[in-house]
Amino acid sequence: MPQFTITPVSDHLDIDIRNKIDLKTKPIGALGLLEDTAFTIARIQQTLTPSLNAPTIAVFAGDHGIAKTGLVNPYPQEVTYQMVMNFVKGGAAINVLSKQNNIDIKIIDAGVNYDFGTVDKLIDAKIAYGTANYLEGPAMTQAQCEQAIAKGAEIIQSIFNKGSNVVGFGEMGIGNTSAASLLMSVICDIPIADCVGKGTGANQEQLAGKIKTLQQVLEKHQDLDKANPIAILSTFGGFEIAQICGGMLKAAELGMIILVDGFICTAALLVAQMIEKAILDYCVFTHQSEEHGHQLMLKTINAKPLLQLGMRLGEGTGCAVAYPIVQSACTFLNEMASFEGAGVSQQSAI
Ligand SMILES: O=C(O)c1ccc[n+]([C@@H]2O[C@H](COP(=O)([O-])O)[C@@H](O)[C@H]2O)c1
Ligand SMILES: Cc1cc2nc[nH]c2cc1C
Repeated sequence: MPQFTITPVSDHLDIDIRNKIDLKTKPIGALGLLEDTAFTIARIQQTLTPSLNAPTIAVFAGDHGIAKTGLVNPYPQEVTYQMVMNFVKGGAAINVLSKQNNIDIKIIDAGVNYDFGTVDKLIDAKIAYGTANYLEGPAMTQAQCEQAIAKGAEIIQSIFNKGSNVVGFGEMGIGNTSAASLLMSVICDIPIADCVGKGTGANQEQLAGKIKTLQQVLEKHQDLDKANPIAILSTFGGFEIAQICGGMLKAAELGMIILVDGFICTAALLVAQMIEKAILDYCVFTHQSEEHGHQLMLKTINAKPLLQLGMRLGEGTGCAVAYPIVQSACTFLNEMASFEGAGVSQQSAI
């Protein structure tokens, strides 16, 4: 298992950062979540003058054995590879929204059930042609899981080496809301029915079937060691989820700002924080997905998302859309005048 050394962010500068925010020419707290975000970023970088360099979103794609059964997913499995081709051609939501905000994107084949051959702009990190069906056995072997964690870490290391200090995570994988729901249910000890949502668009009848199928999956794996994150991830995960988990752990080890997207990426983080709790210090939660379980999932890790736009697409689109807000947080902290500097009177006692 790759090892990660994640230093909890020091509280050394907390008072100075808070003072700097509070002494800006505004009523205390008036910039709301921008203030919390500025605080988080300054803490991560251990400076009063943080900066955002070479923002990058890494989109990991993988297929899920369960998706071949059609029991949990409205769209067929081949949409995963078709969307990967769309990503590399630049036509997907994540392409246009990243481009709008000058964010670089990397597309990674973590384990898609398709032979891409050599495709320009596609990073080959394939562990296998999709996971196994967890109705029958674990989704992947422990060795595959560890290999995926290591691969994800390697990819983020190379993004860091190119000068990035802020990385968003996105995913694509038909069936992966089921994997994320299972991870959530087991890690947060929440009944599966409260963790399952409509994914790409299940109707009421399909949703009931999805819950029933995932209940059967949990029964099949009831002897699973629920204190072992690798066992949990191997049983229910996807290769894209495992690579995101490894990538997030590496990003925190490197002191990068982690932009967390929707339901599936937050599920990867649930696993990562079981491995190294301090990873949460490095996270900015970009949005609350419309996917049913995401609100509760965020609550279990005390996360306050920046946006709630009713989005439920994945791909890292929440990160791309929220990035200008992260920039605003950084900008006000660096550029706004203080009361003293601007000659503005501070609050007086009433
Ligand atoms: O990120 C989210 O919150 C999110 C919520 C619902 C669906 N998705 C995307 O939809 C796909 C999985 O949906 P499903 O129904 O096939 O499990 C996968 O490609 C995800 O990127 C993503
Ligand atoms: C078309 C389509 C695009 C997606 N992007 C992320 N998940 C997706 C699922 C579907 C079905």
